[in-house]
Amino acid sequence: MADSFIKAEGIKKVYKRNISVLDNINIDIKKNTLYSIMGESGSGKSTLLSILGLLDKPSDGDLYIDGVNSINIKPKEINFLRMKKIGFIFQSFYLNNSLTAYENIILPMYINPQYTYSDMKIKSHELLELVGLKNRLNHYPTELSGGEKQRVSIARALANNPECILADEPTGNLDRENEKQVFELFQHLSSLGKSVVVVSHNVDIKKYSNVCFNLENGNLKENI
Ligand SMILES: Nc1ncnc2c1ncn2[C@@H]1O[C@H](COP(=O)(O)OP(=O)(O)OP(=O)(O)O)[C@@H](O)[C@H]1O
Repeated sequence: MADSFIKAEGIKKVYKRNISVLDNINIDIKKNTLYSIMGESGSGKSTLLSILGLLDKPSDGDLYIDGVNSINIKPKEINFLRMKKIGFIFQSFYLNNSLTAYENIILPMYINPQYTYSDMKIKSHELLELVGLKNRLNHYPTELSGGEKQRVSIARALANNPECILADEPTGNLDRENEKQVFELFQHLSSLGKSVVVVSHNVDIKKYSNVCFNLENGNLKENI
């Protein structure tokens, strides 16, 4: 059995004006595993991913990251935990257009005290190779295709060697061929030991996932 990395117990989220989005989320996210979360628009998928990734707090429940209950720890420690252990990927890439692919990837490494400059350079090159973009390192985002931009953002998410990757609708702006490449890359990352959680409207993600969930009425239901 793979190790647990994120464990959510009884997570609820109620937004202002009494909008209840998550009712009772229980999920055990293990290493070496690719999870998909599907569900209707507005069902709370992004809200759940933000909570699992420590970008937002639940209204109730416990959230353990690598055995640490994140609910009562200080904001500074939350930021450190997130930086060290979690990588995010979004539909709109959020690359810095004034930096090259290589510079976008090296940027998050500057806040990691474990890396020397030489480590950062080596790591950035390795990550560009992993995502198949060694020949694009000096290209700016405006000089890359949508699929290439998303692969740069995946490499950037891996910059600090996180144990978990959370991707919110990562192929929403991509064509089918690029979609396939991105899903295959996620599968490869999970085979390297990462926990990968993908929120998607695209049913094709099921083929690549080890565990598939639907978010309905604030609860996760596993598709078997
Ligand atoms: N900051 C907020 N304040 C109040 N309500 C919010 C807030 N953020 C999201 N919501 C509401 O929570 C619900 C869930 O939103 P969320 O973005 O998590 O859904 P989703 O499943 O990711 O949707 P989509 O598939 O359309 O991206 C929506 O009804 C939304 O209006």
